[in-house]
Amino acid sequence: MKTYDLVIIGSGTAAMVAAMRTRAAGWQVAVIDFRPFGGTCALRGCDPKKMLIRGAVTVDEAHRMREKGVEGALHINWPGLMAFKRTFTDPVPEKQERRYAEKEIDTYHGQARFTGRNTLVVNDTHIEGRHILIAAGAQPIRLGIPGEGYLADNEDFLRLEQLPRRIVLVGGGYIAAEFSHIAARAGAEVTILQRGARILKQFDPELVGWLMEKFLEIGVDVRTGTTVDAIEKTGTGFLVHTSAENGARTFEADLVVHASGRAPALEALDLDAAGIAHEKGQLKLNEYLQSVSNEAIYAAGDAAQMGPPLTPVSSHDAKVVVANLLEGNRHKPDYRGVPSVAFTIPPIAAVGLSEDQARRQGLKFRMQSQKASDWFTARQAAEKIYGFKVLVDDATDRVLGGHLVGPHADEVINLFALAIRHNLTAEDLKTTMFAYPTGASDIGYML
Ligand SMILES: Cc1cc2nc3c(=O)[nH]c(=O)nc-3n(C[C@H](O)[C@H](O)[C@H](O)COP(=O)(O)OP(=O)(O)OC[C@H]3O[C@@H](n4cnc5c(N)ncnc54)[C@H](O)[C@@H]3O)c2cc1C
Ligand SMILES: NC(=O)c1ccc[n+]([C@@H]2O[C@H](COP(=O)([O-])OP(=O)(O)OC[C@H]3O[C@@H](n4cnc5c(N)ncnc54)[C@H](O)[C@@H]3O)[C@@H](O)[C@H]2O)c1
Repeated sequence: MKTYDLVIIGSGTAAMVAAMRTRAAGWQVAVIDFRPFGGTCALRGCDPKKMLIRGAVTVDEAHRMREKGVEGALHINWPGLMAFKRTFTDPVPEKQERRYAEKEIDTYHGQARFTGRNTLVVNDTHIEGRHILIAAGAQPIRLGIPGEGYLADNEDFLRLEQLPRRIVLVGGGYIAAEFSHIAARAGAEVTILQRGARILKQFDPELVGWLMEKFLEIGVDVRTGTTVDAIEKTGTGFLVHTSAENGARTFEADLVVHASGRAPALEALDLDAAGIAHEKGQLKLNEYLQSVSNEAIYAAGDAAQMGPPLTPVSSHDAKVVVANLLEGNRHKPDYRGVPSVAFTIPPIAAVGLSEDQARRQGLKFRMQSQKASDWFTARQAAEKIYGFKVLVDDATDRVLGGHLVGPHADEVINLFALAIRHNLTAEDLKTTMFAYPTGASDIGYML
């Protein structure tokens, strides 16, 4: 049996960071994945999605500038946009494997399954790790409804060669918001079926309310308070059966997409064989991202779900785990000021505390919030949706939370993240000179 200092399950963001850093310290390292190497973000998530959004943004921009000096209708050629996406995604697995090979990190292809406290089997090969890092990511949650198997997932959507005419998204979070904007701008009829009272519940409700105008404008049919009970296959497509307060309803679709949340991908691992404690589909970890019941085991990223399931968090977790492996358990993850963006058109963004969280914590703060459609940033982009909510602590003048919707929200949110993570005050931000006219040059007026 081959023995390593560190065996990593998964080949995504967390895995790459952990593998490179431990190898640089002279450790013998192995990385395992049953899918092509690269992980969710690069192959099935953030990056391919952003390539498709670029096409949708271009069409949206041309649409907004109509009768403002820009003429002619643009449209998306779906196979062409997909080919553009593949120029990024196709080379990823080979590039990653080459990087691992160059560093003499061993790679294994197959499902990893524990056979003992620090041993695994991949296909028929048994390997041992002085330490093992679970960086197995997340997978769509099971809905437990009839016809669930007909659901397409994010991977299926992001590699569609033809765009179906009628698309139903089950759930109303990040994936539904982003995929609906892509598909609607590419010409599909899109319906979002969300069980909760509103969509994008990770973002400020008022700002989401302003953004809803855009869903309406591009023809996305958003049904809140609607639970999907079953999916039925017909000769030509699918029937999506739902229930809501005002009764049952059926939606016809050519494609039904899972957008109902993701949970750690732990089922295939046989955690019990290694004595790794878990509860309700979550690993039980201590503050050092180590298993509470097996000290050889650590976890990071979406598999750990100690912080929000986002790429920068996976990378941060991996750095924390490596520091603990190399220096002993001294480092804890720090999730203050993790920014998050839903890449709708325009985007919506958040960092730090929401208004509700700040109130529940009993903090004394001042808040500025405004729909700012008449500000220059909105007008030069011919975009009506622009607004913000910023929370500043009364006692310290520190920024507690930043919430933005509209042009440049996805970039400007990073300045609020910088302020929160490094304890900058509102005065610090106000007295910074930002280039004009940019999204950032509005910050002084938001505080
Ligand atoms: C559609 C979509 C869009 C997203 N967009 C964004 C975004 O814009 N910004 C952002 O910050 N985050 C985004 N995310 C979230 C982000 O992709 C994840 O948080 C991040 O990729 C998680 O990285 P990870 O290293 O923890 O796991 P992953 O990158 O998921 O890697 C885990 C790997 O482990 C493998 N694996 C699982 N089980 C086993 C096993 N038993 N044996 C061997 N291998 C196994 C899997 O095949 C997978 O490749 C998005 C997610 C999705 C689904
Ligand atoms: N831009 C980004 O950062 C980005 C983009 C996409 C995905 N992601 C990550 O991927 C994860 C998964 O995304 P997601 O959009 O699937 O999940 P999500 O958690 O953002 O949203 C899921 C939504 O589906 C609803 N829902 C659950 N079951 C339902 C049902 N049976 N019927 C109707 N609605 C139902 C929930 O109430 C929830 O609002 C996110 O948590 C996020 O961390 C991030």
